[in-house]
Amino acid sequence: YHMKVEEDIVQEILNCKDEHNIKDFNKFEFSPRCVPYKHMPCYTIKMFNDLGLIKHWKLKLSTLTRFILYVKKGYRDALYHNWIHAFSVTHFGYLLIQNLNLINENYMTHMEALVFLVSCLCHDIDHRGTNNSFQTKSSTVLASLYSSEGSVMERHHFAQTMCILNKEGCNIFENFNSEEYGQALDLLKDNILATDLACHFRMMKKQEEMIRGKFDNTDSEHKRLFIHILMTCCDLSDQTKQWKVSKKTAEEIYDEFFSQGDLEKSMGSSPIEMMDRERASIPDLQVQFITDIVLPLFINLSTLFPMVQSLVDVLKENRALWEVSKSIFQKYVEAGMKGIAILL
Ligand SMILES: Cc1nc2ccc(C(=O)NCC(C)C)cc2n2c(-c3cc(OC(C)(C)C)ccc3Cl)nnc12
Ligand SMILES: [Mg+2]
Ligand SMILES: [Zn+2]
Repeated sequence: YHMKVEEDIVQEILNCKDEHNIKDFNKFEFSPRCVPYKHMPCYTIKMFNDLGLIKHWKLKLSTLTRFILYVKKGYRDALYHNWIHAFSVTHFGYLLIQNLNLINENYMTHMEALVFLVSCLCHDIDHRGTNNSFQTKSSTVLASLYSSEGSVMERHHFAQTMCILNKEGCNIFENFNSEEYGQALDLLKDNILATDLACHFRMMKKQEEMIRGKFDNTDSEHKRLFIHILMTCCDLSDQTKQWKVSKKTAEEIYDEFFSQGDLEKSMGSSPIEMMDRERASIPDLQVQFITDIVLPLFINLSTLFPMVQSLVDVLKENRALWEVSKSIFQKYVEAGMKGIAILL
């Protein structure tokens, strides 16, 4: 028995064009976190539809709807790694394909575009709000399953996605021939595993070299590296939005990190500074993260697509604002009002 897609949900999806008068939905400035929570499934369908993927692959609306609703259900209400994060990552993937014209400029085939969007939607499914090193350190069930190969959480996110595809009435790749089907699953796995931070570090060097050279879209290695860059950009995309959005997201992330730190303390082990609410300075950590990880990535992308320069500029503005709050935090600490400074 599968989740019967209520006709009214399908109906709402069909006419969710601008019924909620959300304008600029397809602009880089738009923050997907402003979409009302209950409309996120129908705006997810809108993204697939706007990119011409429903038409091109003759996707059945009821299958796609059922799939999306099961994916939404597959996310836990973690402080950051929840369905809203998945929706916002997917929205940025939609913005990239549409605004950089990736399909028509032959940076992506229709197959790569469809699987890319599905990868964004599913890339953190069933996340528990704890990172890979926590799984291994605490010998969780997931660690026993996957720690020998690494990327513990990401392998679980992929496995969960496969479970949903195998549910009755949820297989959105049902019309693919066996060759396309195999290709889609290989791409899906590769894309989701690419969202492991450790994997990203390993690839940064090769990505730089590829971007510096000439991007060759007939070279499968170049294509893979390119899509990995896009996956990580989507995962970090909240940082390219206006200050109040990027600041709120960072605070959600540290809420989740500090909860993991509290959990580690209660288990008798001491958390790393980034996860220790007594020691971490969010402004310092954010300046470092934007400098070391977020900016290099978007600067790489901007060398291929000049339009991305405006996102690099926003990243630099947001980093400057963390610098400001850093100095304010510093003054309070120096004034011996650390307690109050933490409340800021
Ligand atoms: C605003 C923002 N600050 C962050 C600060 C620190 C870290 C962190 O894990 N530091 C560990 C050291 C070893 C580097 C992550 C942060 N972060 C992420 C994020 C990215 C992830 O992986 C990719 C996408 C591959 C980079 C995976 C998980 C997360 Cl939460 N998303 N937004 C953020
Ligand atoms: Mg992840
Ligand atoms: Zn994520």
